Amino acid sequence: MMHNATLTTTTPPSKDNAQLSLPAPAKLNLMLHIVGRRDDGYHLLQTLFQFLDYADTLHFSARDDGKIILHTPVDGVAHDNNLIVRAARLLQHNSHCHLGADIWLDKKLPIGGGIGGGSSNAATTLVGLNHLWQTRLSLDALADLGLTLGADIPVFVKGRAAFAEGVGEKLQPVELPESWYLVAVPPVSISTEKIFSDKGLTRNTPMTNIRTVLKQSSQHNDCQAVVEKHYPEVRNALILLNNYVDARLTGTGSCLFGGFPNEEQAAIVANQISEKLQSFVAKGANISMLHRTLQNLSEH
Ligand SMILES: C[C@](O)(CO)[C@H](O)COP(=O)(O)OP(=O)(O)OC[C@H]1O[C@@H](n2ccc(N)nc2=O)[C@H](O)[C@@H]1O
Ligand SMILES: Nc1ncnc2c1ncn2[C@@H]1O[C@H](COP(=O)(O)OP(=O)(O)OP(=O)(O)O)[C@@H](O)[C@H]1O
Repeated sequence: MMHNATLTTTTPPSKDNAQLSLPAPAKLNLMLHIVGRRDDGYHLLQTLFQFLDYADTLHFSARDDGKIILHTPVDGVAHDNNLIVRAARLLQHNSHCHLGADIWLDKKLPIGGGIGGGSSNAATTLVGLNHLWQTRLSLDALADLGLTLGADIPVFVKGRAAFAEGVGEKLQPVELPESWYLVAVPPVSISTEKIFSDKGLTRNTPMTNIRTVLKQSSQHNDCQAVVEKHYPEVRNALILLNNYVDARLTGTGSCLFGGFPNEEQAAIVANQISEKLQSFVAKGANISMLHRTLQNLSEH
């Protein structure tokens, strides 16, 4: 018994014995219109979010000493600036929780890719630690907290495909076809701020509504022209992909996507472009992997 107790207290925390592991999935912006600008410079959007079954994984264990420690560094991001750490501290502060956390990240989503990796990591941290710490905040409260860190975080917290307005936080859930997507990853990381501050960005697309958007057979992203102007890698990737599928930018890029009726057809194109362009194939999801995993946890 003594031996076991000693082992338990001296074994360093590791992701292999983490108390909770959860996915942080990617999103696509199936269309993105910029319809105006707020006084603080943030852009008013109309966008259709769908999740992908393609995800980072986060591992969490609670700590008694209140410290938040992310054991996996993200290239170019200081520990305390990482959205995972910032989200954990925000929840800790707002819920007056005395517990801390050890956190590990298995990174799969490209950074600066427009598929929301950082935002999704933050959302999974809010939802995951709320579960582990039993802080019992509602999803609405967690989404409001997330919005203070980034415009894309609420949709990941809520976990439902949605038509979004405002800066991306006014969400109406939608049921979309769950197509297979080929997602190309051009070899550039794009700063969202750089694209949103470009003078040439279209900012006056006429307002539409969810019914019109869902009826339209072709969609567009207002950020695409500016991204193509700054990044020849993205423009060339689009030209290549458009030989096979109607391809479009997600978010502020750099990733591009095209829809397919099944996995095989998407994989064939992925294979055909593989020497020129990195890509992955993933299924669209109206309920995010995070929320499907939580549902399974609560059932078992
Ligand atoms: C492009 C999208 O990914 C579409 O889903 C999002 O609008 C971006 O969301 P995000 O990465 O969470 O963005 P934030 O971290 O909140 O903001 C990054 C920068 O993008 C600009 N920004 C962001 C969202 C928005 N609706 N208008 C903006 O002008 C702001 O200059 C901000 O400084
Ligand atoms: N855990 C994290 N993972 C990735 N990036 C992070 C993380 N924490 C902070 N960041 C910062 O956030 C920036 C945006 O990263 P992210 O990969 O989410 O971009 P993105 O996919 O273009 O996001 P979005 O579509 O939400 O604009 C990165 O350049 C990085 O500096």
